[in-house]
Amino acid sequence: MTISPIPVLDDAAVRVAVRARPLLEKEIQENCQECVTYSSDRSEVTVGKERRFTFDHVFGPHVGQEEVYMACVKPLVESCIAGYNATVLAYGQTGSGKTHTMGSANSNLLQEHELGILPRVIHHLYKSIEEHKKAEFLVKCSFVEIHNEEIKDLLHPETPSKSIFIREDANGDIVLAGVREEVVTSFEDMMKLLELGSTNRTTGSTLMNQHSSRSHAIFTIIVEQRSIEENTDIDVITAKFHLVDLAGSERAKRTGAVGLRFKESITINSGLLALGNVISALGDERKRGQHVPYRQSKLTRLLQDSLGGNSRTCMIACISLADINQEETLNTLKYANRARNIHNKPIINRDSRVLQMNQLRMQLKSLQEELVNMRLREKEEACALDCYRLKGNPLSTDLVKVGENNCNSSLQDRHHLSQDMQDSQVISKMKEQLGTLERDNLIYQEKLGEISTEMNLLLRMIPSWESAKEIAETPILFLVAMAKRVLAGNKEGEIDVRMGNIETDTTLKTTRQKSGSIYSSSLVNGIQLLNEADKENSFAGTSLTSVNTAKIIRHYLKTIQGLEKKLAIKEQELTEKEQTLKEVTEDLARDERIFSDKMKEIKALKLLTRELTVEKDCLLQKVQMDATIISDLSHNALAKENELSKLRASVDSLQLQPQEKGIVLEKERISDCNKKFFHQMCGLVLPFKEHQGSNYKEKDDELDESQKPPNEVFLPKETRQLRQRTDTKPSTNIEKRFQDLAYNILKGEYPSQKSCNNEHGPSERGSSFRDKAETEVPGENLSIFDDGNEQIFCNDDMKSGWEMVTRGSHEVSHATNLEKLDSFSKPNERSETRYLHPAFGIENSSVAEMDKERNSSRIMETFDPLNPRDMYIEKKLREMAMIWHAEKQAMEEMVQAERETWEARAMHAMRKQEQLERDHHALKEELENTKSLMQKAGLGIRLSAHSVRELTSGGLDLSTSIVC
Ligand SMILES: Nc1ncnc2c1ncn2[C@@H]1O[C@H](COP(=O)(O)OP(=O)(O)OP(=O)(O)O)[C@@H](O)[C@H]1O
Repeated sequence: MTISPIPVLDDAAVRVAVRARPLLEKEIQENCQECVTYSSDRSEVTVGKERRFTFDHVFGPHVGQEEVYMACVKPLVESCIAGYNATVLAYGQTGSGKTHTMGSANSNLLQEHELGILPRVIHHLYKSIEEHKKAEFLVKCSFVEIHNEEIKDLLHPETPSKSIFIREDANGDIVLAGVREEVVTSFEDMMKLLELGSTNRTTGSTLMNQHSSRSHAIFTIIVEQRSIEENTDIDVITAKFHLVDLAGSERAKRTGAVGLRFKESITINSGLLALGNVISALGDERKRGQHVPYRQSKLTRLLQDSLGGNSRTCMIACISLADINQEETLNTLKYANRARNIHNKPIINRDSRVLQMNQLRMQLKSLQEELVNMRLREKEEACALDCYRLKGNPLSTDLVKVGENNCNSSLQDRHHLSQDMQDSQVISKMKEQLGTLERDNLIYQEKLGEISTEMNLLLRMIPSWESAKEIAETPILFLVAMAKRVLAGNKEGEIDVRMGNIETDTTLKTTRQKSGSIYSSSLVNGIQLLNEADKENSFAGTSLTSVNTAKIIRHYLKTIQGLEKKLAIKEQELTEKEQTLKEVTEDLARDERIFSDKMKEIKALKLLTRELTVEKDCLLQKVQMDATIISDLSHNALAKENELSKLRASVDSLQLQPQEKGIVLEKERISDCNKKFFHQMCGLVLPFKEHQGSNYKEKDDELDESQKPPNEVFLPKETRQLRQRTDTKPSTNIEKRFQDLAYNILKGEYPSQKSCNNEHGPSERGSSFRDKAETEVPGENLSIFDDGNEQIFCNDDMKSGWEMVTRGSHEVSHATNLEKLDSFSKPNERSETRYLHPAFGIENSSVAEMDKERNSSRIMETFDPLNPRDMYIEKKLREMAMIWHAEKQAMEEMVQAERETWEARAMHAMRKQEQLERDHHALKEELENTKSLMQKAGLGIRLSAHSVRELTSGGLDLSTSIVC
């Protein structure tokens, strides 16, 4: 097989590149400055001003993905095709661009130039395979992550972490048992797997990186190639390519990691610390040859080949330029610098068994060729001797001697030849034995493969075991059957585990001993044969060829011995594996116990969940009922409140009525009564006076109700007519006299004889006024009498009986006639217009009005008590006054009765109000109680939900049971 030209690489050393990412938006906003500089030849990097480091490559912030790939990774892909293991490691602080560089995140949305190393490796690999015509390739891949010191199969996340182990295979290579490798035939398929794994990877958000990888991710591509050319000396080459995106080193203080993140942070840093220790142990000259702590963490154990082992490795140290990250950048560079001193031992990974077979085959071939040549030579010599004897040629004795010698030697050669023939028989026997050994070896390898597959099967079966018995029995049955098949070569046919055809340990051991004896007996036989051949040789005198043959055979036997030793080692391994299996079985038994305990717990929890669900349902029903009750209650409360407010309003109005409304009513009644009486009086007067038409417009009647001022009592039409008549100076004063009389009666003053006899001049009171003060208004025929309380205006007419009396202070003006006086009598703002009705002691505006009316047209007239008409009038007036008094009394009683009714009603209303308020209060309390009940119910539900959540968060999926 022709091997691809191996790329020029310094095979041994780990190559280290540094990649700086540009400042991020956030860092620019925080005014961060760049603290890293690079040399022009891209081999040196300086942090701050003094710390300078040299690396294989230094990539600045503007270097693209393509360039990084071409410089660091492309040679590794090519060497992988050539059969070397390869590793690319991205290391650096969190957020420094490892995932970006490796391309181990989902790259669906990226443009071509943004693609990281992984997609480029896959693309390059398939392109190379397509171009490679002389071999057929089998490409497999796996994707795992190490998260919290547990290995997870990202392509098969259902695989439990506990079933994944890191092991060393027969060749000393590190393998991941339990991780399923997917056979991939195209670039697209592998990209799909990469995306699937990336999606399943554990990421999280920290203060330093929104999409921070919280695990070490290892994508492994396994390339197996088998030559399809004839006459080749190599059959199978296998190479592994690890692409590792390490989790970022971080300080919890800066990333703000708490809780789970903090735990992650600790395991990430401890993994990286272990890696640092391995790098130190390998890179430090003084520590060379000392123990390398690969087993300190799963990460270092898995990368054992990549660091100091059989691999070509490149580490890409990712750094940030920002000065706030200077310390971390410095640490990364120190770390990376140490890695430069690591020297690996890469070799092409050929299949050792195939190699040995090839060597043996070649040696056999040369032996066979030698044998055939010898036979030919022997034949030729025999022919020559026969010819000589037959011809009887008289040769010299010397010649005869030579001939005899030749003949002897020929005989010897024949003897040797026969010896060789015997040897070749031995060789063929050995060959057979070797073939048997090889077959056995192959079977053994296959069985080992089967064991690991069956182990995986067994491990995958674990979750479906339900009882301790199953856990205890099934693996044993499985393992016994497996061991039998492996050790006995399964020649007796398959053993049906389920039928219970189990052999005991002793049978097993015997079988193993038997199988072991196959090898040892064949070896013993071979050595015996060889010894016998040696003896025979020593008797007959050895020829050079036979000695060589014997040596070769010894060599073979040694080789076989070596193989035997390897087999013994394998047996040892098998024993170890059995031991491990035993341990696993024990573990399983323990797990079963735990499992059954957990099942019990789950059952209990299920029960609890059911109870809780029932309780929850009850609570929900109760809450619903409560809600209905509450809504009813609130409706009721609303209605009651409305009712209450209405009642309150009516009570308010009721409260007003007895005091104010009642009074208003009384006023109106009294006013009406007065009016009625006055009208009657006027009615008495009217027949004596002829109606003379009216200059007065009946304005009050023409006015709208709205235009009339409130509480104003208007004089009735008759009064106005009366006034009209007085204004036009009535021909007789009798009617005025009646008016006065009526007025006095109204006021409770009955006309006395004294006042009746006062025929001329002002009244007695008027004269007393006049005694006090008399003022002549100059230029006017008007006098004003004022005693401080009352003013009396007099003109000439007054001397003949006219008199004006007003109360309070009035504007004084010149007046020449009654009209003017009338205007004077109108009260100004300061005037007192309130009059008290003597009968009730209450304000009576109608009386005041009448008083005004009377004042404005007061006519003093001589009353003649002897005049029968006057007497009649007097009598009538008295009768009317009597009636009026009776009416007034009746009305007073009525008013009193009404007042009592009003008071009773008010009391009733008050009681009703109190009752309503009590109801209202009770309703409110009820409402509050219901609300608190509702709150409790709500709390109960929340509590139930919470407890259910707690139960489910205890690692048990009870959702199904809840749904049930
Ligand atoms: N060379 C670069 N050019 C442009 N942007 C980059 C570069 N390197 C990283 N970034 C950006 O920096 C941010 C952080 O990068 P990334 O997630 O790859 O960091 P990380 O080292 O993998 O972090 P963690 O260890 O937390 O997973 C991302 O937004 C990424 O796009």
